[in-house]
Amino acid sequence: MPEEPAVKLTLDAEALYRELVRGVQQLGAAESRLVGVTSGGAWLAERLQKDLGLPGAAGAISSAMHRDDFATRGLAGAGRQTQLPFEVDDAHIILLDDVLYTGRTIRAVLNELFDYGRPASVKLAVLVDRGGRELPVQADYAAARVALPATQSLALARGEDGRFSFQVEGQT
Ligand SMILES: O=c1cc[nH]c(=O)[nH]1
Repeated sequence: MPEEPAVKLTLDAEALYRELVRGVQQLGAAESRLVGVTSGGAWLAERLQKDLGLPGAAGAISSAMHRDDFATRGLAGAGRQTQLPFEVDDAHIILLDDVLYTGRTIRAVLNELFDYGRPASVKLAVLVDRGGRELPVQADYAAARVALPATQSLALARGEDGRFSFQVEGQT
């Protein structure tokens, strides 16, 4: 039997970022606070804050304290901690993440966010929705939707020049 050709995934992160800029504007960025999930989402929020000319700094939020595997994993590889340089109570929040997959990270960061206050609303915008949800979480905006096998991992990388690319690892 002939071998199946390997599926080559080409995702242009910079092109998707430009789509995301439009999507986030449509979600009401001008009236909202941007909060990025560490680390890829925090890079997106930082850059969007600048590119959209929004005043102040974007927030960063970590899932580490509320992960459902905290008991086994602890703070290992937790990376940047939560920093929300504004009042969360009554704020309209747009959460940013690079890749939406099982929904577990979003569940965890929502718990983290509510430790800081009671926002008026929370929306979710992502660069890539890769399917595979294990919880009832959906993005309000996704610049791309792709189906990836569970053996593959996808994450955003940021170069020294600030440009984005995707890191795809694992078998196709
Ligand atoms: O809570 C979480 C978040 C991400 N991934 C997990 O397995 N659990």
